[in-house]
Amino acid sequence: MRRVSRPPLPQHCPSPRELDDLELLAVGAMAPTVGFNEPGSPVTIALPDALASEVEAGGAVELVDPEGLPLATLTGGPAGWAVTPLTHAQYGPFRRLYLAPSAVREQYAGRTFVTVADAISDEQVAQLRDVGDVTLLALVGRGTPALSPVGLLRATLRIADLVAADGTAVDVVAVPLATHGDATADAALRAQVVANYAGPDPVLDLAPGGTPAAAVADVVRADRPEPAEQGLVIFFTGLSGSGKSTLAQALMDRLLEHGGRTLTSLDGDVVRRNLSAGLTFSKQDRETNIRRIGWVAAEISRHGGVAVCSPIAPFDETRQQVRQYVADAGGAFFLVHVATPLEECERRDRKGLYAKARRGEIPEFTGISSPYEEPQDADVRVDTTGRTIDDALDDVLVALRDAGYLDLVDHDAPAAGRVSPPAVEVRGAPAPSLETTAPARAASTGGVSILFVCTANICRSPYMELRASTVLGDAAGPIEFASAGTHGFRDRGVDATMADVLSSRGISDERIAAFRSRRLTRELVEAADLVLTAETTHREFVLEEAPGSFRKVFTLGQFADTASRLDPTLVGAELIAHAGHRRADASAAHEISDPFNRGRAAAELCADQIDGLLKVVMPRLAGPGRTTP
Ligand SMILES: Nc1ncnc2c1ncn2[C@@H]1O[C@H](COP(=O)(O)OS(=O)(=O)O)[C@@H](OP(=O)(O)O)[C@H]1O
Ligand SMILES: Nc1ncnc2c1ncn2[C@@H]1O[C@H](COP(=O)(O)OP(=O)(O)O)[C@@H](O)[C@H]1O
Repeated sequence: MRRVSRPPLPQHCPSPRELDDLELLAVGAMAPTVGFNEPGSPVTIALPDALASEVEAGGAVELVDPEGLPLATLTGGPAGWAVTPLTHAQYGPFRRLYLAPSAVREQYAGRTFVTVADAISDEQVAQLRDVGDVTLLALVGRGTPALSPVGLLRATLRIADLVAADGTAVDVVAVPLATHGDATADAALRAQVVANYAGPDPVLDLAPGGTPAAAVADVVRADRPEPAEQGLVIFFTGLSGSGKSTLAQALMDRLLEHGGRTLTSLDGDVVRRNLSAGLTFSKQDRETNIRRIGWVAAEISRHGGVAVCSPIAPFDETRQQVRQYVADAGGAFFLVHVATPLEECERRDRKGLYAKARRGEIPEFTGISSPYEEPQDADVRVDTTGRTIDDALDDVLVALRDAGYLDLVDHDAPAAGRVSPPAVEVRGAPAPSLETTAPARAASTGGVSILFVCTANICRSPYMELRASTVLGDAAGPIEFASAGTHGFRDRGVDATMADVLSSRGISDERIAAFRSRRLTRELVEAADLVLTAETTHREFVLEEAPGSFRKVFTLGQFADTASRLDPTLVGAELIAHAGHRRADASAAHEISDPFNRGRAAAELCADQIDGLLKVVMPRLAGPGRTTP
């Protein structure tokens, strides 16, 4: 008799944050929360549409770690998605410290429990010495600790040794408690998780920290290297013949002359002869090629090295992936857009490739028969047309220095090469005011109402709402702006860090103070002419609430992309109507990720990203009405 084998369950690898949540759910550390997506809980998981429907329809999905090891099955139910653990992660640094709450309660009964999310200071050490037997719960989940998870554990173990030296029992437990973008909900979750570990025993909060204790200074320093010691990926992108290899080579020479750093060159042509040998120039193979370069470069940065990459890298989404690889490896990513125009590259035609491409002898040639997506996130933009190599290189060196990474600027060089103002835009220099770029709004244009959406409506969407109205100044006229959150609490003010950023960008303190968060409702979606979300997941959420509204719901980046592809004379309501039928893909590059709890720099970056997109979108929404060409 033939055995009927059950088809394997569909698999899904959760995001790092979701994996942290899964680990806590699996050991009962979040009780009474026991599954994902329980009503009102910040502990959510986003599945691709097909898998989500599978779960909703009573099926199951297998959650796997990045290596493909099945961790748990996920099944649907009325009160959230239940998690059935299959196995626990077995390796990773300090795995032995990741204990289940039940084991902790048993092993450390009678102790005082103290949570730690940053390097402990000398004052806090003194406080710990007065407590008696203590168990330190190191909160190492995504977004929570001020150090890397390993750095926090290493530092906390050092402190445990220090305090334990005089006879007290001090132990460390790793708790992968992540943040979810809503301070209030996260505080409640934290209390819940800590209570599960502590059981009936007392929980003590340390006094706010100061400078890390001398005993952990080296751990902290290694964990947060000075920019001059941090791994660095310098990534040149641009058309063939734009000057990427030439500038990258000149930069390598400078770095070699300067000394002190380990260097690796990942030139486009060279990589294609070895690491990527055999790949074609199809979109898919180019993406593979760039991801390989990015992966290697990220590893180099992990070890504090400098990688200089110079492929064409025509797709924004792939460049963003590389940026993410590098960030995950703890490196810095510096993007140089070699923005020499096509005409000049074609005029140079150093390898005779453009002529061949024009004759149709090379298919899918970048700039001719295959697209090049201009980066909007370059740290420096250099057009090499009519300039010497040294002069063009100087722009890169100045930008690298100003960003705090490397000072290779030749201070003795004669100023001759620098008489003309460099054709360069440096990110971090004061952004051109949004207000000045908007065309005057014609009084005849009908007003539209725009709803911005993010998760908790305290960070990104309030920024969009408050900032959008200033983009056009008085010209905003009848455009109405509102915002809401898919999750999170009602009636909160703007997140403090984002409020500072808003204030520094000219939004009045009264307007910021007047803002109150609210939950997204179907009515809000229906009342809006256009709904712009921070991320794709928000767009999906809105569509679940109001499926009929799909033609007017975009991520902000997707709408900017769509608008710039449509006839520039289409504006206002007409633009929205056309965009609904001709939407661009929501590319990963356009996701505006959550800066919540990630500090000022992350909030500024997020604000820059939003400003860049609003600058594209708002003038088009306000536009002077359809002008006949
Ligand atoms: N179809 C097509 N399109 C673009 N370029 C082509 C193509 N076929 C061959 N070449 C040569 O390959 C070099 C680009 O390779 P890259 O690896 O940098 O390209 S990509 O990033 O994967 O898109 C590029 O080198 P550079 O001139 O140094 O950029 C070209 O010489
Ligand atoms: N200011 C400049 N910077 C870089 N390259 C320049 C400059 N002016 C002229 N060139 C020439 O442009 C060509 C650029 O080729 P290359 O560096 O191989 O480009 P890519 O790697 O982008 O294909 C070279 O022949 C180089 O000498």
